[in-house]
Amino acid sequence: MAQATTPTWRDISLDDLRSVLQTPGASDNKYTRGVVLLATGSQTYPGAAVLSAQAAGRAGAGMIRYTGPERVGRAVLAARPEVVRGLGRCDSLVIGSGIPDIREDERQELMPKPRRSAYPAVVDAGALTFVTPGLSETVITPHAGELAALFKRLEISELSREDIEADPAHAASLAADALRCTVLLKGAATHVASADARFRVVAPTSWLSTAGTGDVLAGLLGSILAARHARGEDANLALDAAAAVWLHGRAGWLAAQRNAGAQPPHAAMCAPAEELLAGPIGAPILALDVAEAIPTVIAAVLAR
Ligand SMILES: NC(=O)C1=CN([C@@H]2O[C@H](COP(=O)(O)OP(=O)(O)OC[C@H]3O[C@@H](n4cnc5c(N)ncnc54)[C@H](OP(=O)(O)O)[C@@H]3O)[C@@H](O)[C@H]2O)[C@@H](O)CC1
Ligand SMILES: Nc1ncnc2c1ncn2[C@@H]1O[C@H](COP(=O)(O)OP(=O)(O)O)[C@@H](O)[C@H]1O
Repeated sequence: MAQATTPTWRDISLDDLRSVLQTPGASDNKYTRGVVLLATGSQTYPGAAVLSAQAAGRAGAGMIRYTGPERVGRAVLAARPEVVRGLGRCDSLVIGSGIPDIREDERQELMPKPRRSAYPAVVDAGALTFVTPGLSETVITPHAGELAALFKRLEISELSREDIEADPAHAASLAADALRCTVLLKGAATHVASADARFRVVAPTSWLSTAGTGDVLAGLLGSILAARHARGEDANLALDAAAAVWLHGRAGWLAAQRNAGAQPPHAAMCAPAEELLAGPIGAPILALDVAEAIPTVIAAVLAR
């Protein structure tokens, strides 16, 4: 029997991005565009729910549902009145951002329903504590500290946070092989690994290293996964995850340029990361600035 070959690391191309980002047509409606269910935010971190909702909406979700504590739901609605409260038909689940302590009963309430229908899921932050090998249709989104904790809990490896940061490609591949799901390991270069694909996406700015940008990425990815699921296409989790990371990086770069008073043209947003890193430095950003820059970056990719 032929041995499966290990996929090689590659960049995501503009053609890849255009295949992920589809323009709505005359026959589309909110359901065909994809419904994202957010199980994010907690009494401790209500802001994470707002950030994931902002990002999912700005990335083009047809509809966003929110499930979580009453007070958090009110904060989400105050920021995004388009959001619908409660469970219902959905095409992707984003779970865990801003929930440091997901309880067993909460997990039971949330996970089974969407999972029975094989919706893709983004499993972030607190929800990483219930990841076990073999979760189907799942992208996990740890940073190095969270991946080290996951390795330790599941006795996969003794790699420390520092080891993972020193060789993220190895750590992401190891995690994808051991967990049999798609792994998005966050950092200045983010590594996406699955059984059959590897993507390395370099962030074009390090202003992204600010609280809440991971919550924005989770919502953005939820929106992309929901769109593909609603289109009835086979899942392509690694490609979608790499696309989300690319858009997130560019949105961070654009926000940093805007905050410095610049208005870069569309073409600049699609330049190689190394070129952008060598260009104007920009200015500090907040996570919400990143979410708000997403539509312009999508427009730049789709521009003909
Ligand atoms: N506005 C809101 O509502 C916001 C809500 N948020 C929510 O807060 C929750 C906690 O998230 P968190 O990642 O900050 O976990 P935290 O327990 O501090 O660290 C765990 C371990 O990881 C490490 N570590 C941390 N960051 C690292 C990195 N980038 N790369 C590598 N390592 C890193 C850290 O190591 P240490 O620095 O302590 O040595 C520690 O060992 C989460 O639910 C999130 O969604 C945030 O998104 C902020 C905005
Ligand atoms: N130095 C850096 N340069 C570029 N991007 C970074 C850097 N540090 C972190 N990031 C990005 O910022 C985001 C931080 O996410 P995360 O660690 O989950 O933070 P939070 O929990 O505060 O949202 C990730 O997308 C990560 O790839």
